[in-house]
Amino acid sequence: MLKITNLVKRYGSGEPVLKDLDLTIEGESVTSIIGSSGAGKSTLLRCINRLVEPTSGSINLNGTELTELRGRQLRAARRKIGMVFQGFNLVDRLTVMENVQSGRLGYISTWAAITRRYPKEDIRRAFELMERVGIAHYADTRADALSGGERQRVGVVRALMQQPEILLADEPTASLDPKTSEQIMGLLRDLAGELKLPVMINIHNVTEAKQYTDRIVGMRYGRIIFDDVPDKLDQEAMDRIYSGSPAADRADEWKAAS
Ligand SMILES: Nc1ncnc2c1ncn2[C@@H]1O[C@H](COP(=O)(O)OP(=O)(O)OP(=O)(O)O)[C@@H](O)[C@H]1O
Repeated sequence: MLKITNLVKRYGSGEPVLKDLDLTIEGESVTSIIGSSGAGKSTLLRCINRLVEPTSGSINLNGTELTELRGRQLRAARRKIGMVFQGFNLVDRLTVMENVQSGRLGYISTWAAITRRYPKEDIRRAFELMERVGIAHYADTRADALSGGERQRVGVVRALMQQPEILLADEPTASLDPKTSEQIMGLLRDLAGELKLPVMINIHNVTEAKQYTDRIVGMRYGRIIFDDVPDKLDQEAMDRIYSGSPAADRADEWKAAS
């Protein structure tokens, strides 16, 4: 279970971009995070894997308080958090297998990684996952020879090679055409069920969020203002999430405080 409590993130001395945020993610559900640009969706995801340092609050993953970890403990905890990126973040000149095995870095010795002597079990697991997502025949192909959808499948397998306890996806389909985008969303939904893995997806495409995820969390200016099943995301809720601008919210808060 991921339990976020009173999470605050402030970049420098500016206004907080996450304001006392509470969120619990359980089970093998797929949760989408929606909201206008600047609402704080990426910051939230990046606080969870500590790519961004939270200002205060608690982020607890299956009993481990992530905000308190440093050094080796932090690296170990990060392995439990799979991340899928909008731009795939593959190493173009490496093969699909090499990219996929980079998900095992931190588990295997540096020497084994440099010499590409992957443990047999890691190779077996890689092929199993690559078969599952339909890219096993590309194992020895350079990553830059693949299409966007195929590259994102590599990104998904690399994240799963970490044997994560949660999978975070930051706009995983934003660089893909509509059909491929739906395939990747379907894949993430199916894998969540098959691997009993909670998945959190930042996404701008509300239609896909409604179709492929179990729960929608709507953010507006650093706060969660909607959290329910997709059917409950009606026009009124959409207006609350997307109307106006962060600047208008700031002005409202200022008025309320004065
Ligand atoms: N490294 C940073 N330094 C300073 N401010 C930042 C930094 N990263 C993000 N911000 C600010 O934090 C706010 C939230 O940004 P964030 O990227 O989390 O929003 P988002 O909802 O993911 O937006 P988008 O949908 O456009 O990706 C924005 O005002 C942004 O300018």
